[in-house]
This record gives sequence, structure tokens and C-alpha cells, in this order.
Amino acid sequence: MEKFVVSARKYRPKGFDEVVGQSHITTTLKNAIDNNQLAQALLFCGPRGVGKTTCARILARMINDFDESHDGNALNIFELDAASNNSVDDIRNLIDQVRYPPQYGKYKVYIIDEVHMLSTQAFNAFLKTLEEPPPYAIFILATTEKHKIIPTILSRCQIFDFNRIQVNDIADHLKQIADRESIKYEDEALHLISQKADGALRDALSIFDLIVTFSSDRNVTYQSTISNLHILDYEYYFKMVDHLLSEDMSAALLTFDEILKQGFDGHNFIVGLSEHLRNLMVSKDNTTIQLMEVPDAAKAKYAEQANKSSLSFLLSALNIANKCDLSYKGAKNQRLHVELALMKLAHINAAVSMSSSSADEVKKKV
Ligand SMILES: Nc1ncnc2c1ncn2[C@@H]1O[C@H](COP(=O)(O)OP(=O)(O)OP(=O)(O)O)[C@@H](O)[C@H]1O
Repeated sequence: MEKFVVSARKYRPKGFDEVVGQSHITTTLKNAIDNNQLAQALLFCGPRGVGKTTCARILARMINDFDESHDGNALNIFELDAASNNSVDDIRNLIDQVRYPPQYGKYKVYIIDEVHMLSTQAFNAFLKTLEEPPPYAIFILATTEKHKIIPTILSRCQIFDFNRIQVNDIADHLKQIADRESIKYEDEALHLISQKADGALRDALSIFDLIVTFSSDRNVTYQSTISNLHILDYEYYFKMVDHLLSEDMSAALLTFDEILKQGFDGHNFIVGLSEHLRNLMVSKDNTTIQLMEVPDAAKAKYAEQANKSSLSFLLSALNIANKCDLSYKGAKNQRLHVELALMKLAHINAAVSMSSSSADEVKKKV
């Protein structure tokens, strides 16, 4: 049987042009290498799973003129995880290693991951080497928490800020992988996985692998994705907004009850409803429609519901949902807290029509 390799490893980019969503970094690094202006100490900052280690490896391969067949060990790359090796002795070991020039290739590249975890003593022991490294040594310090890096280190490094990756870019990447692996998929499913990954491509790939393994016919459907990730079907939000628009408070409360009975949390529901309302709001205007973060297949459905909702309804609804979200944690009876919000939401249109009819009456009297 062929050994299963997780997608995050199998599809680790081999060149800068395969790196998704970090062109500001890959272009600068490429230019720095081409123009011989690469600093010896680089700091890669940014969230987890967005390509920091990947870029460090590509860089090591390029500056050593190695081809793609070189694996991690042969790249003259030395990786230290500072989260678990943060003592001054760990850094001294590393400094000892740095003294020896590379046996082959031109550069030795040291990647120190989660560098903010180094102890103060370890940081201090490292400073001198960082300031005057031997000409063949390049240090790449990576961190998810830039604010914890002391200024003396910051000032000695060229800093690169990695982005969280956009939902659409992640979804496109997943599509390419699915096609190459002959895995079938629904757009909505890949979109949801990309959203859930919260900007981290590695997380998206792990979720994707999990859902493929779960499905018997290598088909990533919307239904298998929501049940695996325990996400509320977005149909519920459409249904709920329909009830609110038609001022059907009982149906709104019963739908909420159905959602709770399926084991979903009231807070997640109110956050999801807010996102849904926000998508309706931005889809009302041609200039903001691009801000709608929904799969292409669902856009027509949003446009249809947006057409039925007035701008003032959406504004008031967003306000109520947002207030409910903010005060949810402190509420003693959280179910009632959401129910109360739903009651208010189901009365927005009534309140609007009442105020306009009373305005009409005032006009008549005048
Ligand atoms: N920008 C990206 N483009 C393409 N693939 C990516 C990107 N970011 C992450 N990946 C995928 O995720 C895997 C892990 O990424 P990588 O180890 O580079 O992340 P990282 O930012 O160093 O994370 P950490 O901070 O957790 O170490 C890669 O092997 C690759 O498959």
C-alpha cells in the first residue's frame, strides 16, 4: 500500500512562485538574493501555518544553488524549536555549530522557530553571534508574537511580516490540490474549510485531509464538511432571516430551538447570524459586493434575500445581533438572551411600519 503523506507536506511549495498570498515577501526575498543584498539575520513574523518555514527552506535552497530534489536535511538547514529548547545551553550548542563552515553549499541557514520563547539569558547569549555572524551563516528567526521580541534583537534583523491568507486564495489552493488528487468537491465545502482555517493554509490542508479520509467516495461535499466541522448549515440563517422579515416571531423561536437541539451553541449562532446579515448588507451595493465572503454558488441566494430586506432593516438587525453578541458572555440566562434578541429582530419591520404610519397620521392631522 502506498504510504499516505499529509497534504501539507506533499504540497509544501518548492519555489517562491508556488507560495500563496505572500508575494510582498517572496518578491523582496527574490530581489535581495538576485542583487546580493540578503541580510544575515531575518525575522519572519506572522500567524502559524502561513509559510514562514516554507519560505525559509526555499531561501536556503536558492542561496545554496540546490535543486528541488534536495530534502530538508541536505539543505544545510538547521532548525531549532525555541518553544522546547529555550535555555542558554541550547543556544550555546547552536553557537558552537555555527563556528563550522558548511561541508557543501555556500551557506548554513539556521531557523529558530518561536524565537520569542527564548529565555532572557539565551537571548543575550545569542546577541553577539547575531551581530557578527560568520559570512556563511544566515539566521531566520520566526515568531507568531513579534511584540515579545526584545528591541535589541528587532534592531539587528530585517523584518518580514507574513499575512494571514485570504479565504479565496486558500479555496483556490485547495481546488488545485483536489484536482491533482482526483478528489471531487463542492465549492461551498472548500469555501467553508478555508473560512474555518482562519488564514492558516496548513490548518486548511489538515481539515481537507480529514474530510477526504472521512468520505468513502473521495468527495468533499458541503454536507460532509458541516457535519465533520460541526458547523450550522447556512440554510438556517436564510430561514431565520425570512422569519424575521415576515415578523414571524414564533417561527424564529422554534427555529432557534431546533438549532439548540442539534447541539449548536447560542453564541455561535448569533455570531453566524451577524455574519449572514453583514453579507446581505454588503451585497446590496455594487461597490461593496466584493466584500461578501461567500462561495460563488451561493451569491445568487444572498442577492435574492438582500433584495427582500430593506437597508434600515439590515442596519437595525445588525445592531441588535451585535449587542446580543457583546453581552452574551455576561448573560445569566443565555438562551433567553438570544431569544430576546430574536423577539426584537422579529419586530423591526413592524416598528418601522408603525412609525411610518404614525408619521402619516401626524401628516393627516396637520
Ligand atoms: N503561503 C503558503 N503557500 C502555500 N502553502 C503554504 C503556505 N503556508 C503554508 N502552507 C502549507 O502549510 C504547510 C506548513 O507551512 P509552514 O510550516 O511554512 O508554516 P509556518 O508559517 O512556518 O507555521 P509555524 O509558525 O506553525 O511554524 C506547508 O508545508 C504548506 O503545505
